[in-house]
Amino acid sequence: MVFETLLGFELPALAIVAVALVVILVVSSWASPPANIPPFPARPYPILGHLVYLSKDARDVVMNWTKQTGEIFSLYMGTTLVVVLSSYDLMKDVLVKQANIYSDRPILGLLPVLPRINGIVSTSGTLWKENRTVVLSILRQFGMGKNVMAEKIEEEVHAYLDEVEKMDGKPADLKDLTGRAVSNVICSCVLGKRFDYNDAYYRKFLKMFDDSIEASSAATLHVWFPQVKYLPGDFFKTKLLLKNEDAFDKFIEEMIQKVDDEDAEGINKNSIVAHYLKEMREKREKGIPTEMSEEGLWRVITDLMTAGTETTTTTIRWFYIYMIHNQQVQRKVHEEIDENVGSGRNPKITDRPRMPYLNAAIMETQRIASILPFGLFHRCTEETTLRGYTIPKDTLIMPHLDAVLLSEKIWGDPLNFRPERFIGPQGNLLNPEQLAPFSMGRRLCLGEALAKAELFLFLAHVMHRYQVAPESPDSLPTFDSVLGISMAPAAHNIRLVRRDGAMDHSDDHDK
Ligand code: HEM
Repeated sequence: MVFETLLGFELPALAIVAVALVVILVVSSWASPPANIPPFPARPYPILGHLVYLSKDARDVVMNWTKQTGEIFSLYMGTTLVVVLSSYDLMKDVLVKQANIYSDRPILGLLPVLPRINGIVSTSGTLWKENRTVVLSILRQFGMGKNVMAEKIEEEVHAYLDEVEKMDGKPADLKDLTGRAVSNVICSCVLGKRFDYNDAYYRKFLKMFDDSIEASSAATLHVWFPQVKYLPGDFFKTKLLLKNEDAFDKFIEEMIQKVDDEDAEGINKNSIVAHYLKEMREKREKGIPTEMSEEGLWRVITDLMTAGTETTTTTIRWFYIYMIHNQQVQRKVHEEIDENVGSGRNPKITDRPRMPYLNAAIMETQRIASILPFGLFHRCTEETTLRGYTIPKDTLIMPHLDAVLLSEKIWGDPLNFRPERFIGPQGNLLNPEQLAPFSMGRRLCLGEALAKAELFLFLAHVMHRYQVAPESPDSLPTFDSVLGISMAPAAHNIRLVRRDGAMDHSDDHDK
């Protein structure tokens, strides 16, 4: 591989490589930008472009640029041109109305050298379409009739509550426990089974998953400067990333094999793995052209784990923080649950339409926390014009979701936590289309329905049974965030304190 070959270089040769890279970067950054592209909000620096401005408080910086420059502007991330979409109308025009040219993903950083990128998140074209369609249709089947999806989530919620109960109202950081529960829901959908939280195999899996995410975060420089992969040593974590990807893939392969073997006895028929393999084999047998493959399935699974675990966990954690800071909202949520569920049974997915206020509080958390402030990048597949500007082919498109979810024009008081904004005059739930934490268009989050069901069931159960309280009355959690896959709350402790009269779920799991 390229990396190993480079390791064998003598120092002068390395110096030549390094100098050559710098020269290439300088020359490419001096080339004048394409004509008539959207304006820059600030002058780009050589080589680093606008990354210099974004190294600190990127979220505030981009929001200020939106206020100064308007709904569309250009940035250079390193030497890569990115066009930022900073209003709801523009995002809709681009991602929905012109979806045919704005729905591909860019191939950034290390993606070209990764062994497999044939899943969903980073794929484009017919392979993306086929994988997405298959997984969506499986998830839809899970959500219909008997609602297998809700059953899987409820099973997990009970295991989660059993662990919370053991904490006995004492302060704890719920990050790991919530993450374990949420990723178990994905395991349950993907593999057809959940794991005990102490299962050694599951712990190993989570550890590898965390290592893989950590290595990707450590290797972010590759996104804008893929050239660093040619440098010797592993200062930019290239080799670590590839090693972890490889190990994780092997692990997933083993897991699939296990599920496939067990499924011969029909054990895991309600799993994405079983459905995917069945569909793939049927297509092959019938001679229907397909790009589905066993290896593609590994990547689909990794994509679902990556996209579905931290996002939902982070939203649940923000909800707890907002409940602590907004006691009157918490009181109303409790009242609504008491009225509609009472103390004689557990909440159910069918309670969802009867609980507009809890739904509104969840929606308001998704809006104000705006956990993916910059969305995911899209790629423009042909030269086109937008708002009178030229958008060159292959330009990266950044849906600036913060500009929608925190827009003064749309929400009036975007920085206030006010679930009432989603409650209509008759007490009904309003569903404004501008509430777009899952983005929009053809790349709309594939896990939206699953995430919404999870958020409702986890939070309805927790709120049914507990009061969300700070570690101590004078130590409220802050709104500080850390950037991982999403904007997650900084480490903090809270207490989940048993409400008077709340029923004991552990004795009554299937009521
Ligand atoms: C609160 C939780 C979640 C939020 C806020 C969220 C948000 C998003 C956003 C903003 C995108 C990018 C859409 C675009 O490119 O324009 C996305 C993509 C995606 N999400 Fe989610 N997501 C959540 C949960 C989930 C879950 C639970 C799953 C797994 C089942 C999931 C799977 C995916 C996948 C596979 C994609 C890529 C779709 C594609 O490229 O076609 N997400 N999500």
